[in-house]
Amino acid sequence: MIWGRGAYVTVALASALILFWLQYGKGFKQINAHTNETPLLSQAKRSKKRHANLTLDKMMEKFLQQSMDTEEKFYKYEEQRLKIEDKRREAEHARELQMLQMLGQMLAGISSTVSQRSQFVPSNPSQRSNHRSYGENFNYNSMTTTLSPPIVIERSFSVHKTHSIKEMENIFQLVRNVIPPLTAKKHKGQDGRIGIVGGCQEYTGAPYFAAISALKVGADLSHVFCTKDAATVIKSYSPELIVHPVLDSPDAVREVENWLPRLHSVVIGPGLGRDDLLLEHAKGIIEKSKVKGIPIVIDADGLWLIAQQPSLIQGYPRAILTPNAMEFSRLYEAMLRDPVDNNDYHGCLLRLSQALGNLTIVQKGERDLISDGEKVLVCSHEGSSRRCGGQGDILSGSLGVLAHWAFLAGPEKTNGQNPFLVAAFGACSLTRQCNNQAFQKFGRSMTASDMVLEIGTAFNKLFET
Ligand SMILES: NC(=O)C1=CN([C@@H]2O[C@H](COP(=O)(O)OP(=O)(O)OC[C@H]3O[C@@H](n4cnc5c(N)ncnc54)[C@H](OP(=O)(O)O)[C@@H]3O)[C@@H](O)[C@H]2O)[C@@H](O)CC1
Ligand SMILES: Nc1ncnc2c1ncn2[C@@H]1O[C@H](COP(=O)(O)OP(=O)(O)OP(=O)(O)O)[C@@H](O)[C@H]1O
Repeated sequence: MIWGRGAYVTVALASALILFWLQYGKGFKQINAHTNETPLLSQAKRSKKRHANLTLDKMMEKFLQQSMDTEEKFYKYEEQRLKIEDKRREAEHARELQMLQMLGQMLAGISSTVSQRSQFVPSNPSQRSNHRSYGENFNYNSMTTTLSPPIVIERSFSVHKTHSIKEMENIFQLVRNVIPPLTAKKHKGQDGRIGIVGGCQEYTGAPYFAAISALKVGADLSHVFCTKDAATVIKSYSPELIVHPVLDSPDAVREVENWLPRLHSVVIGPGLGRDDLLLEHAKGIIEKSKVKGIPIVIDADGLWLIAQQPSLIQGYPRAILTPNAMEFSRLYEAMLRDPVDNNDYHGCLLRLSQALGNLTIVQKGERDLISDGEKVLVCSHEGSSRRCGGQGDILSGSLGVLAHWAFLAGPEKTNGQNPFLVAAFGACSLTRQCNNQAFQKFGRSMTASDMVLEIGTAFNKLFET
């Protein structure tokens, strides 16, 4: 389509040029012939030549005008096309929401039957839900109200599979497939508007790293929703960020909710802290985001909140959790009432994801393990031995963008794979590549800010070559 439109402009301009040539080519020839006349005739001819030059100027003017008209027509056509496309997307979104509501009502009926049966799990595997929809078929309201306290949803399969180099390269290719092309036809915002919820008096770096990473990966706009006293500090780090000092205001949830229709994904937790009021507000924002069907990445103190109230996110298929080792064991113990088995990380990850309703989980560490309860992807892309604070924030901000892109691209672009798994693999590889590059330059003195500066080249190296 894009090439077609480019060709249309080129052909239009070329046609105008050919018309111009056919119409006025003779004039050029006459002018060239006149340059060989004798001096006696030259005066008379000079005025003729001036006349010819004037005509040439006019012709040029006319030609330029024609070109500008053609270009203007093209852009008008393009604008109309984009408007139609926007309307089509809106209609599609409305249809999707309607379906969600209908199916949600059905699920609410099923859920109430399940809770009446007190955690009944059918013994026949074929009776268990094995359907992956990455979020089309849920009413998030009904899920949060009916699934508390958490129900452990058992699955009939557990794939303990690591991946060969060829398979890793295939996943890289899937990441490349979901990256939107850069074209001159898009307007600001189309490649991603990401919201980061976090940032309080103690922690201003974490939301900054997440938000700036989102921009450097390729989002167009990055919003930070933080407390009042963190806002000026975060703004002073970067003029690129849009900072809302609302998180400790009594109206915090409504203030953020007003922005949600304009956001493509939210990252909840970097630098949020554990103040009760802020956690309560984060909870409200998660609930509102679920209603809107927005992909939610939950990290850091957002995971602390989830460990206290797993039902808040359980069963929401557009959520991605990014726990480090400590955060993972908190979640695992909260959901499975058992300590993590250090001899079976894959199994624990699968069980936790399944217990949470097949959410995507990125268990960060020496090797990042990524699972949706069915598959485990392993990202062991070379990083470094340097473990400075803020690397997880870079990961969650990058994932905010990639999750949006992958979700938009859908399973067709990811070869039927869960798009969130692909996005998570992309974000982990990218973070580790940044770590590797920055470490080569700075060694032990490397910090998260040095990694942020590597995002552009790391991204190109991994995904655009
Ligand atoms: N510049 C900034 O503003 C930054 C702000 N940040 C923000 O800080 C907030 C709190 O985050 P957090 O990670 O410190 O809290 P939490 O998970 O309770 O860890 C506490 C203790 O758990 C342990 N531990 C941690 N990781 C582990 C591991 N992999 N493997 C094993 N153990 C591990 C370790 O215990 P220790 O080893 O010290 O005994 C650690 O001290 C949060 O909002 C975050 O976003 C950060 O993003 C950094 C940059
Ligand atoms: N031992 C390791 N070796 C190589 N890479 C690692 C290692 N541990 C973590 N990483 C990389 O760093 C990323 C961040 O993981 P980390 O455990 O530092 O998160 P975090 O503690 O949440 O970070 P933050 O300091 O931002 O809170 C991981 O996704 C992974 O790519």
